[in-house]
Amino acid sequence: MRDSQRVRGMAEWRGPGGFFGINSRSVSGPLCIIGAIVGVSLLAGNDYQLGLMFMMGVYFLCAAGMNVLVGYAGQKSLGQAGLFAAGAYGAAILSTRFDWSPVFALIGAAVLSGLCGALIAWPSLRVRGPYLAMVTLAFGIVVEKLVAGWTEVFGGAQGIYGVKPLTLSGAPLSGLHWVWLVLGMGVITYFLLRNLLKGRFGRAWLAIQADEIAAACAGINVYRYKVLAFVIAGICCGIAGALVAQHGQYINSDYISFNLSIFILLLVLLGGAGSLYGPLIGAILLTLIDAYLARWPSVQHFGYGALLLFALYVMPDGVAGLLKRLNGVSAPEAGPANQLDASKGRSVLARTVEAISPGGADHSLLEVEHLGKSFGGIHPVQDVSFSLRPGKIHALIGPNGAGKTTMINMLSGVIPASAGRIAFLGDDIGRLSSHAICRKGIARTFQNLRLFGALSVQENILIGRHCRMQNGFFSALLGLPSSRAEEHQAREYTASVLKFFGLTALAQRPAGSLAYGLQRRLELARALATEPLLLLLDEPAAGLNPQECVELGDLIVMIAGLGITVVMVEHHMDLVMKISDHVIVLDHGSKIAEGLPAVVRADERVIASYLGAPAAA
Ligand SMILES: Nc1ncnc2c1ncn2[C@@H]1O[C@H](COP(=O)(O)OP(=O)(O)OP(=O)(O)O)[C@@H](O)[C@H]1O
Repeated sequence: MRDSQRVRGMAEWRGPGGFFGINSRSVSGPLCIIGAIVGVSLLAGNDYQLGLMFMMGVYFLCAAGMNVLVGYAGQKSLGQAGLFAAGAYGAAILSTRFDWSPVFALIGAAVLSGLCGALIAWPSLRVRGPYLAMVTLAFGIVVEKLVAGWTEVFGGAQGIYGVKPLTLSGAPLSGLHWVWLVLGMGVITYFLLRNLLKGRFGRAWLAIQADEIAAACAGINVYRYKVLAFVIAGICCGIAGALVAQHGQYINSDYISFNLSIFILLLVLLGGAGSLYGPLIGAILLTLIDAYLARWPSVQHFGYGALLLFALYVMPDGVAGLLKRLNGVSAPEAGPANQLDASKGRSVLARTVEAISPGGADHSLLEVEHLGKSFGGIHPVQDVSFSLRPGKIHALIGPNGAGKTTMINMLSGVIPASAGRIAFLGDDIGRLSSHAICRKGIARTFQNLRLFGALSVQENILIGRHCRMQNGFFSALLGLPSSRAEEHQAREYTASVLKFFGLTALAQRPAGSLAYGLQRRLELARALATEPLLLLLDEPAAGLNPQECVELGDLIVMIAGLGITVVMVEHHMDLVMKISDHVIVLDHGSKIAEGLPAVVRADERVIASYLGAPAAA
């Protein structure tokens, strides 16, 4: 998916609307399409045309679920035929062997395929990109072989006959009823997913797609969200499969093939991955193309392969992206960045910090005891201990390769320590993951910027609010008032942070399009939006010009003035000596000195290993 499209997709949010998050502007497009399909279905003259419309609805369900997984969460999946099969065979077996009613068989099939989704999500913790695609592909192939070869259970090529269809007043649904049923399910699916994708869940998936480490450090439970995306894709594909089995009252292994996985992927990519309309466009277009190409089975799969390549190379935004471009939708104009304006956002930020900051200045906020890290035979940090006083600016300095970033990575949970203990407010956080550490109140920035470059400035900061938002999955899915109120509050808080950092005029710009100095500022803003008690800054002045360095120093002092403790890894000694209250010096992984800046500057070991002797007058 192209960056600009994602940004625009997220920027479409228009504030609190009507019941269940539905407002007139947001429903007009889908309602037009639904009205057109209802109209056509009423005019449809024969079973073939009704069958085509039924398949459009079925493919839309598949595509809508896969869009969450592929378009938003960015997980490469090629196992969707397996999920479809889980639903189809689940419904078939439950209704024929266990005599379940069609409705319960449909629900059972959805649960089963959701579980299969969770199963294939498991490897996504360890493998990414093409490797994940291989794992999901293997799942699809295993299911394909299973349903074809285990004839006692799945019937092989003969299939399973007598699948109970859904009924109306005791009679099986007519062709028109099936169309209206899938249409109704499609509409419900669209609005439920829309609620989810427009709020913190959608942002979390986009953040994971952009950068998993940055997402975790912004408080997102990456694994949980990946599993959720796979389960949603599984349920949607499973319901689609179950409907096909119930509609035809039959399912066999011919349905379940690698081609089906590619076809479902194509629905998303051609329609427009990461777009709310994309799956609908993909379903309509590809059902018609599929029906047309069915006359020439020998070129059918060739046609899909060619379309897939076309979608990937020529139209990466899909048809939805193309339509938006033709409509002239572009990124909004932005004014210049403002100077930092503490008066604007300070009251909100300070109040929050006071509310969550326990203890007084005498307490130690963080205790590091005999901390060590080994990468095989390399020991970047060895037996380091120090403690941090709240509300102070602490600098962590030392020569290249001294272990400073490794220390920050351990404090923020990016890598586990090999030895020692980290206590934050008295709790051992050494075994916690990054998102849990962020939730506890430790935020960080990165030596090499890790912004979500395709998302807007505002969305980047909203992602920082993620860990302070409480609304659950079902409340977000249903667009309940509590969830919408919380989203509204998050946006208000974000507006305060934007003002504090002088970024209001740039709120809708893609983060990646900002000047380098502003990107550094934005990363700091995102970290501050998590309401940290401790802020870890890894070389915040790297790449800044002298004027920006001065501004950064003022900003850090301002942040510390809010009561937030700062640890700053930095090579700019002027900045360190000017604003730090306490300096810790590492060399070859060991602490060689700590204390007040003036004391450290005069320390002979520090002079010898890092600072060097001052030039003679
Ligand atoms: N994942 C890793 N595997 C192996 N060695 C690593 C790994 N990460 C860091 N190191 C090594 O650990 C040592 C310390 O690296 P680290 O990045 O912490 O240093 P630093 O003090 O931050 O340096 P700089 O100021 O240049 O950023 C280096 O020798 C580095 O090569």
